[in-house]
Amino acid sequence: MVYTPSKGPRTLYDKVFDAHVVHQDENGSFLLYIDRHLVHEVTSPQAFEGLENAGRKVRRVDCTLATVDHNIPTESRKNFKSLDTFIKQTDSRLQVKTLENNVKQFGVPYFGMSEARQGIVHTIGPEEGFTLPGTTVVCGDSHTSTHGAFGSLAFGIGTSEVEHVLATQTIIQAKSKNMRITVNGKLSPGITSKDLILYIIGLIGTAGGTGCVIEFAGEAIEALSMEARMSMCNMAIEAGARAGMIKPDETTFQYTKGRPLAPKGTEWEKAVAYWKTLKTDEGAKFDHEINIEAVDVIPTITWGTSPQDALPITGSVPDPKNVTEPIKKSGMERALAYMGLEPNTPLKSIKVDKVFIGSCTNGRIEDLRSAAAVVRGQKLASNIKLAMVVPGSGLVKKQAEAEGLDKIFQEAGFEWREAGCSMCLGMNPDILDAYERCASTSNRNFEGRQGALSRTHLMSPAMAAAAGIAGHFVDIREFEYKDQDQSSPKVEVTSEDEKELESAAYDHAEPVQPEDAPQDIANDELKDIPVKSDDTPAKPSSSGMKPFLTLEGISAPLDKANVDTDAIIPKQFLKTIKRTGLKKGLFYEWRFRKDDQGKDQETDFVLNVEPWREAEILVVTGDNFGCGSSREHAPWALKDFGIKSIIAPSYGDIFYNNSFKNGLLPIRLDQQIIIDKLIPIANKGGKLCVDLPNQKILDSDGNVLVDHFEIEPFRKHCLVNGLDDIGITLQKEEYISRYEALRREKYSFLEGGSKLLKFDNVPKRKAVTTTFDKVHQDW
Ligand SMILES: CC(C)[C@H](C(=O)O)[C@@H](O)C(=O)O
Ligand code: SF4
Repeated sequence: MVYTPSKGPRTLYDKVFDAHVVHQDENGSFLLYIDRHLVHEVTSPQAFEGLENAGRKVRRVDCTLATVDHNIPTESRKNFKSLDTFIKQTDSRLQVKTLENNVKQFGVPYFGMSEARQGIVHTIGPEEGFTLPGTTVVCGDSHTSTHGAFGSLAFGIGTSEVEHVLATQTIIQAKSKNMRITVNGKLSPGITSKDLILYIIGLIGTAGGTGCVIEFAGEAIEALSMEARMSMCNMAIEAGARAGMIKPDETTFQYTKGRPLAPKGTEWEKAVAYWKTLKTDEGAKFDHEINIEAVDVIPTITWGTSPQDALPITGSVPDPKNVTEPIKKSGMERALAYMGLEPNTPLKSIKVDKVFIGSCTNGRIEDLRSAAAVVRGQKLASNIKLAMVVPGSGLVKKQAEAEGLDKIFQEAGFEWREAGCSMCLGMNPDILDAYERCASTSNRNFEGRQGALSRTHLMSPAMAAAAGIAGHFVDIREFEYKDQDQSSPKVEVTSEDEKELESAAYDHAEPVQPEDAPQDIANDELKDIPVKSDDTPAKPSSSGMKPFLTLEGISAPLDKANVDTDAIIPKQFLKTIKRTGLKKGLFYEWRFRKDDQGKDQETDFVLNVEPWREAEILVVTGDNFGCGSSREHAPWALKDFGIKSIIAPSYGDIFYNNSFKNGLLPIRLDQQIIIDKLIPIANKGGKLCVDLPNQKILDSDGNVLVDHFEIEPFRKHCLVNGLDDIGITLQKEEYISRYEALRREKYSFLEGGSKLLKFDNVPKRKAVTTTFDKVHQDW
């Protein structure tokens, strides 16, 4: 069906979305073209395996860029010789080597460990100019929302979708709702975008943006640097949003200009003219509008185990006694026990064990500069066991060293590391020990996030640095900088890379006027292309999906809200290159406790108890099940355990998507209906019957409990028929090729992509296809 974009005023999101529609199905789902696909080692092995098994290739290697970040040690690479000697953890090494093999086999441009430009996937995309305004950007990683800072539509996807994008360069999407958060006025001195985004999440909650793309707007947002905008959009996912976006402006263009993959010469002018049209039209309709006064934001930190547990630093740990709502109250009690905190303790008095400055939220040069300004001339407090600074990329590290920031940190007692995800999620050797408390600039404070039983408090780089110096949390506005006149360091750009970027700036061509700017690819131009019938039987899914019709099974109750995917399957289980074998890891921290010998002992968690051990349906009372990380390991683990359907009031977007790709049915149902009708049965371990074709839920006697649940028609169609998305999309091949031809003409500045990168170590394409098993043997 030909999609006709609205003729009326449109939002920034509407415009970028419309410009990428390749096809719209009768049932309302869209096929979107993907301009930029970032790949890392954790979420790609199974996707490449699927490609290989189906004999498919990567459709657009020029639109794809891979790197390693999650698993790699951050210790000095001075003695780096090979992955075999450098990465000691066997499963981490396997994932990294699997990626290396895949990029060679499929010819994907790759920044490996011996490349100076390697880094966290969300740092290198913008840094290289791979991320460009107005593009669609995806990655098997929830923090892909970072790239929305450029006015691109950027979101995290699961591994099945990674495979889909690799094979087709498109993704199947539903249109999200539009939300605008306007921040009026100016932020007060010392207040950063991290404080602002924590404040916002504290206000709207981790489910506040569910189903929406958030546009951040207003004076305070426009005044932010690109780095700060990236931190904001990075954490849009923590507000439950599909994506965060900020309209591109002069700040965006200045940041982008001259980057290795940014368009040059007349192409740059053509691009800028187009990018200038990417702003919300006057009168465009938002489904939700939120207004914030910048002056209300003060330094903000988290106290609990969800990013929404954010408070002003002047506050105290909350008291569950003041909460009446039962799910909220028990959640708060659990968080306090986990965090080892007493109600009403002033936040500033809480002592810290470790400090982590880094991650895709706050590992950029501006972040390191603000932390270094705090640390300059000071020493770590004696109670700090470890403080580490981990630059987001090799280039950030080089730049910081050129400015002498490494020295400032080291003199104060901080460790200066190599680029990577590091302690943000501890898939590498950088982890917290049990009960250690960390002042962290990362984005997630979930239980076990930085190590089993670890305690994470999120904050800005300056606040984390100050906590290291004081030994406890500090209000940065009261912090005494040693070198007052240097507290906001003036930075001379000296590094070779920055010079290289400057000199790469093109010679100016005649500017193109906005009216000459390329318009959206008109969908009329995609008319009259034959599409093979959608009913052609497609191949079974590469994830082995069987048709889902009716399911009668034991139901298990779960009385929790905001169950994140880190809790569903903790990080240590992500190091697999397979989709199976994850049963043990499901809700691991809740299902197991270590005994004195360090052996796992089962807890009395519901899924460890008869008859729920055999449960096939999980009935959840709280909102936002599966929020957080994009790990498809979450539905894989549920499936491995035997769960085939989940019933909850609401879900994290990516988890919801990922479930369908694996034949797992997530049903959204009103919370009161769940509590009144389903929970009494689940509490007894009774059976429920989910009838997907008729969209009903019955009890085991055939009585109808829910006579209608909602499900998008396309998803139902795929589940009921066990269809392979990729097969369905490839039936639209002619639409995709035609879109690509139009794109080459209208958005010619997007051509070339990652193929234009210069590598220190050029990946050589392998002549012979190697299977994973063969690769294993080679190692
Ligand atoms: C490993 C990856 C799936 C995950 C994500 O999607 O966010 C990770 O980056 C994280 O931060 O938890
Ligand atoms: S959130 Fe942490 S683990 Fe995830 S990509 Fe960013 S730095 Fe890496």
